[in-house]
Amino acid sequence: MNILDEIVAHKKKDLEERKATLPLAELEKRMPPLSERRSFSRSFSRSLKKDGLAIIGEIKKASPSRGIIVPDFDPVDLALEYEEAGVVAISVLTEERYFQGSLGDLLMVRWATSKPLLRKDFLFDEYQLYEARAYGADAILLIVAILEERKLISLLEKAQVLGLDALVEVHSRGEVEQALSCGATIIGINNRDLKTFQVDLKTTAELSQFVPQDKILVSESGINNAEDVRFMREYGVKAILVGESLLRSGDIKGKVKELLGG
Ligand SMILES: O=C(O)c1ccccc1NCC(=O)[C@H](O)[C@H](O)COP(=O)(O)O
Repeated sequence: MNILDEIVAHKKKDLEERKATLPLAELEKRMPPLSERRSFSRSFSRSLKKDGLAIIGEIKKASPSRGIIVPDFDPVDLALEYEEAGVVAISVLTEERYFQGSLGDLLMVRWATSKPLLRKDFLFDEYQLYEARAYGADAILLIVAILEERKLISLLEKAQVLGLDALVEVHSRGEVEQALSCGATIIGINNRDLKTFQVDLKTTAELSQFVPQDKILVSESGINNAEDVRFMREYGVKAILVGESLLRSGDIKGKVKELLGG
């Protein structure tokens, strides 16, 4: 079993326990009003359309491929640093076992910042979208590799009903085609193969040609320096999702400036 299958299998088991502890009807009562979610400043998709290249800063303590990334992890401090650095949106890892994140982290970050927030996790069930809304997300990640076509369509529809934008993640031409045929408007090309952990920025170069210009193109993973960012600009990328290189820099504001070319 590859790591992606392992994570999803674990999440499926965990989700059944969550649903038993907090039934959907109870979870719904915790959801903030839709009017709040739809405010201009909290729109994930609008934030990505700003002039120039946008940076989504990621908050994650650890990852399966990289181990512990931030030993003295404080999601609120990181959110404030990201805000000061001028990122347009923040991605919060909420997966518990492999990334050491939580929905509690998402909620704390929600209280700390009014930036649009992406719930970064392995989502395959409507219940998880309700969780995302209840804990303050404005957008969710949907990974094509773990979703059948009908499921992707239904989750995209549910996200719209709940007022959540969806970043639809792909890693091959077939997945780009599937994302587009299911109605995705924000396409995230992940440079990391989630089954082998191999990172190759050329994935964005190869797949970007299949993403129509009216879609918002995001490149994710392995973006470490200004040269990487220049490379992304050549391929029509509108936003980059960056975690490790910002988190390990010790100076998020300085690193964002460096990535954007000084
Ligand atoms: O990063 C991993 O090890 C990983 C393993 C399995 C599934 C997903 C994984 N990572 C999620 C991501 O894609 C990254 O957190 C995100 O794109 C940021 O990447 P980076 O800038 O390289 O930290």
